Amino acid sequence: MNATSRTRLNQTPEWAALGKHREQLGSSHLRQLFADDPERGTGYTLRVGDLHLDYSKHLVTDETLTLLRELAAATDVFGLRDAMFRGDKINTTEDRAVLHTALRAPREAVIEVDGENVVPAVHAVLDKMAAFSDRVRSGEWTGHTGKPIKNIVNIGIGGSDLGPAMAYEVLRSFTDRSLTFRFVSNVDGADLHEAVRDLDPAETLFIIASKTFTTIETITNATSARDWLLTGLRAGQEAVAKHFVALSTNAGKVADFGIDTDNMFEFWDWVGGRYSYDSAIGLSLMIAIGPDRFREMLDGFHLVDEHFRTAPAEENAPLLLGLLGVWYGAFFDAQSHAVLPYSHYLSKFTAYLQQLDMESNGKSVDRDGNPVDWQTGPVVWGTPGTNGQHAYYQLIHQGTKVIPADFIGFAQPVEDLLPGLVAQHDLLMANFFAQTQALAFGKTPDEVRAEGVPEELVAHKTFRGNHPTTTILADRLTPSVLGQLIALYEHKVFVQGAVWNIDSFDQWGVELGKVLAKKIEPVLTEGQGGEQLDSSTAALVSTYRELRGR
Ligand SMILES: O=P(O)(O)OC[C@H]1O[C@H](O)[C@H](O)[C@@H](O)[C@@H]1O
Repeated sequence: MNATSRTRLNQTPEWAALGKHREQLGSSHLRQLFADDPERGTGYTLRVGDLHLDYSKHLVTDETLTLLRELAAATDVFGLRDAMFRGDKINTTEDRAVLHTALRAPREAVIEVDGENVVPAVHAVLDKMAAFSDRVRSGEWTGHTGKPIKNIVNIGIGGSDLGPAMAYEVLRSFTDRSLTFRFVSNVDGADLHEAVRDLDPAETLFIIASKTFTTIETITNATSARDWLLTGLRAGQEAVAKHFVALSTNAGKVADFGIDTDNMFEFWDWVGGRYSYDSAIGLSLMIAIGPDRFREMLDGFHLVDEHFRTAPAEENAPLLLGLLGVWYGAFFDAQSHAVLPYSHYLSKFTAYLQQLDMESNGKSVDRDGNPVDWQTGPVVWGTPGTNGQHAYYQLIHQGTKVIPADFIGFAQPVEDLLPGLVAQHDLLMANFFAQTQALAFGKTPDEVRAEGVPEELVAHKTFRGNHPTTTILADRLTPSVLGQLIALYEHKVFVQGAVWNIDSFDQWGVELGKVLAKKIEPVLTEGQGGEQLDSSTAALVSTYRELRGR
């Protein structure tokens, strides 16, 4: 379906039918929906690979799900999906294919962009990464002074940082614990300072990760890292080759920086930054977990790609999760979406999803540039659930907002957990199950009274319930399961962008601030050009200069 020929989303009969259905649903309570259907808890579940997905605690009925699927059909979600997998240039504002799925395609697959099969190049880079990772892991790759590498510092930002940094944390129990990994992203010098202050430059490898190799934060940090290294080694430019490698699509800029392009690991413009950590951008992760584990992770991604590509609508997990988000945004005025993992290792998971989701779907014009008058991407937020319970869960339970939430947990603790700590896992998971139960069913005033609570406190101790949650449960956190989870979210985001008719693969909204920062920097340093600033910014800049003694 051509975007231009498309009926505006909120003028489709399917949208109207959902609106009417929402009115009929009124304030129906999950308590009632569960009472009406004793099979609901087992019926509203899906299995994708190793992921057990329970969506029974959502404010939906069979009819809601049917109507949502009809909306997906009317907006041709599967048509756009097929175009993405085929390599069509569905990122129209940048005229690019969107082929992160090719990064985890098997060697024998054929996926063409502009008539060329990209799969052999993907595997050639993976092989080059594997060979390099093995050399670093075995100690064969030595630094300028002949010492083996012990520390790996990834310098990148956005998609060139969040993915590897998140995945390194998630898979920590699979990492080579004799190596130290650090991730530097912020242009605040404190980030690099804290990352390198206790490291020996002779044993340190910098991985400069930047799709464009023009991102000011990354190039600034990379330049400072090079100075730190060369000063520490008392060496000249010749030492760079053994201590710097680049991950990029831009060989010219890599060479300009002084990195040998033999030490560059390539990827392509059809990989979006926030969809890139399974490309060369994952090199630090591959060094940490080893090439075999990295491949297991790619297989996990691929498993869910295949599920999304082939599963019928009724069983298609990314479709379902995407549509549930559309439902709450449009018809419950939900503004945000919480992701609450019950695993310490997933501490950076939600931060990663923030870029994936909010940079993809934080748009307010459709594919043709017309303003949308329906909600698009939610604010994604959350931290590991047990900590959240003692902080912001109060608002989810008793506040005034509708906050759909994903709960992610694992049946087994990680394998290398100290034996004395294994018993804590049941307590962790008891909380995991208790919270979705409390959120769904709450506690009625009568239940509170029955506990002998004085009348004046009953309202305060009542839990309205009816808060929608998805539970995702897997046996254990493995590289494959991580790949499955990320692909699930990638495709969920895709589904929502398709329904909302927005380009989920551009990010024009990040540009303005970059341009203005470039103009403001000389005002801060030289004091010139301040008169062109608005009065608020001019006054702030002048106060800053005063405080800096300028
Ligand atoms: O990888 P790079 O080219 O350095 O880009 C790093 C990041 O910065 C940009 O501003 C984009 O908003 C992100 O999508 C991107 O991941």
